[in-house]
Amino acid sequence: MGARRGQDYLQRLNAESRDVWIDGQRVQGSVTEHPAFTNVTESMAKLYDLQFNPNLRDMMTYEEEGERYGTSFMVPKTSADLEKRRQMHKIWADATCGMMGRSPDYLNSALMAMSQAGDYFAQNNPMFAENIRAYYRYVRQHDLSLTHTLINPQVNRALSVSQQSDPDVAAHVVDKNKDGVVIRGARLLATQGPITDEIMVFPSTLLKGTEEDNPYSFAFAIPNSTPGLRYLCRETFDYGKSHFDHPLGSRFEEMDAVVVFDDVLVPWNRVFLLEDAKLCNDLHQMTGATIHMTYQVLQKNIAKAEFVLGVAENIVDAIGIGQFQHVQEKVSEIMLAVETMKAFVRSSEADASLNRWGVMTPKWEPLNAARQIFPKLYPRLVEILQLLGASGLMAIPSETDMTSDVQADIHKYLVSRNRNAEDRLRLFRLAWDVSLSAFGSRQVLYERYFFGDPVRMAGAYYHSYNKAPMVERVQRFLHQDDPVQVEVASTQA
Ligand SMILES: Cc1cc2nc3c(=O)[nH]c(=O)nc-3n(C[C@H](O)[C@H](O)[C@H](O)COP(=O)(O)OP(=O)(O)OC[C@H]3O[C@@H](n4cnc5c(N)ncnc54)[C@H](O)[C@@H]3O)c2cc1C
Ligand SMILES: O=C(O)Cc1ccc(O)c(O)c1
Repeated sequence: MGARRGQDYLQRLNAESRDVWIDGQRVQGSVTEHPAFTNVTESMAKLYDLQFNPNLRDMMTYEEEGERYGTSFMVPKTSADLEKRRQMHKIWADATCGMMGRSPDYLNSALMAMSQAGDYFAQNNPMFAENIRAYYRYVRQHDLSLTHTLINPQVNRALSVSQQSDPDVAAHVVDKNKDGVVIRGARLLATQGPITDEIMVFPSTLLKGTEEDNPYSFAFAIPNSTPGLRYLCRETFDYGKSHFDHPLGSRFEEMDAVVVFDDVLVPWNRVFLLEDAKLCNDLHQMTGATIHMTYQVLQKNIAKAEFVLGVAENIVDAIGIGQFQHVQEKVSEIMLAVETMKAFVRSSEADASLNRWGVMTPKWEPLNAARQIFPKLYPRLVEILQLLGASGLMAIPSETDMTSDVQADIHKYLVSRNRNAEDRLRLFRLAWDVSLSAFGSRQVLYERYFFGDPVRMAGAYYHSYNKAPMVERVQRFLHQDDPVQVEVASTQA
């Protein structure tokens, strides 16, 4: 089949039942018809449709052996391939204002990278190499959407997963039989879980296990319709309001869900790593998956920061605050975030090379730096919107007020310098949805945490960064009579 249309995505969701719980009830019928999911599934469908837009088709898809597939499955072999992947990521990210981190290309990128690293999985079991390759081909062939879950429940972080008082809480292996592996316990968190086709239950990219954690160490993927697999959703932040009232939440509300495995049977052909904490620890890094995911993440970051910049400058224009220096400085901060992200991408591409699996791979160091910085930048961008919008962010009656008995008040008092009341309301409701609504607050939490705890990410960054040349350079400076000579020599080297 190859690249699919939105209609195909929706039909597949409609055809498969899944165990999704929200607000005390199991979703009956298709998730596409539940108010928490209708709008976001429509948005996902629109992303798939972009693959058939005549102006974008060459960018969004590629051809292999007579079939057209989504570009996020394309194994990049050249810099041009990488550029094509980058453009595809940006098109999807722009389509969602950067507000859907889990557009399908995020996890497709991880799977693409892993599929080329069969030997890594073979170290655990020769069969696992073919399993990951076959899974990649299957997901690509049907253009499936994936979610993933990597983190054990937050019961007691002072203890490792195997030391928890109830060893049955975190997802773990309880049986292995001729049909597969049986998993019991829970994981968090699966963004988009209820509205994707399959779930990858993979090791953390960051948290390292020991041999005792082997029963909790695995990589596998199963359909979301698998018996015993259950999603426990938070409340939805799509409140069923119009696009006017809730411009982002009514379109891009990605659900987050706890995942429960109630003795779920994972068939052997879907197991990629099993009970080997060491191989699990290094999986994402050694296969290049983290790099290709981060490459996607940066396009989302650019799209998101550009969108916030547009919102900020519209506010500046609407209420006439552009002449104030501190306002210029604040908007400039957003511009710097955009340019910083772009520069990291450019730098990663300039130094791209084939990795050990023959995949053209952007340079990791700039991408890693970018993923350390953005969780700090994004909350500030949102703060800037609050500081610029001020009370205007609360002077936002709803769409229905515009046609109610108080419509005269609204059309008189809620105009801005160069906008009528309706246009001002549209703008400020958007700024509210980025910076203050439940949807907007979740975006901030998402950026802070989705790639892992920033504190431990910083620790890993500290340890992995090659600081030795700088330390030695200072040592030389301290012990030379004529440090200028040393500098010239080190520059030439
Ligand atoms: C909106 C959102 C979407 C997400 N989507 C997904 C998803 O799709 N798939 C997925 O797998 N995960 C997802 N996550 C989970 C994400 O990976 C985790 O939030 C992240 O890894 C941090 O883990 P935690 O939330 O369990 O925090 P914890 O590890 O419990 O940390 C809580 C606090 O304790 C501190 N702390 C805990 N342990 C230590 C330690 N050893 N040393 C120092 N400080 C420590 C942390 O710094 C932090 O301040 C999502 C998270 C969010 C917020
Ligand atoms: O690996 C971890 O520890 C955290 C992590 C990484 C990538 C993700 O997409 C994610 O949701 C969570």
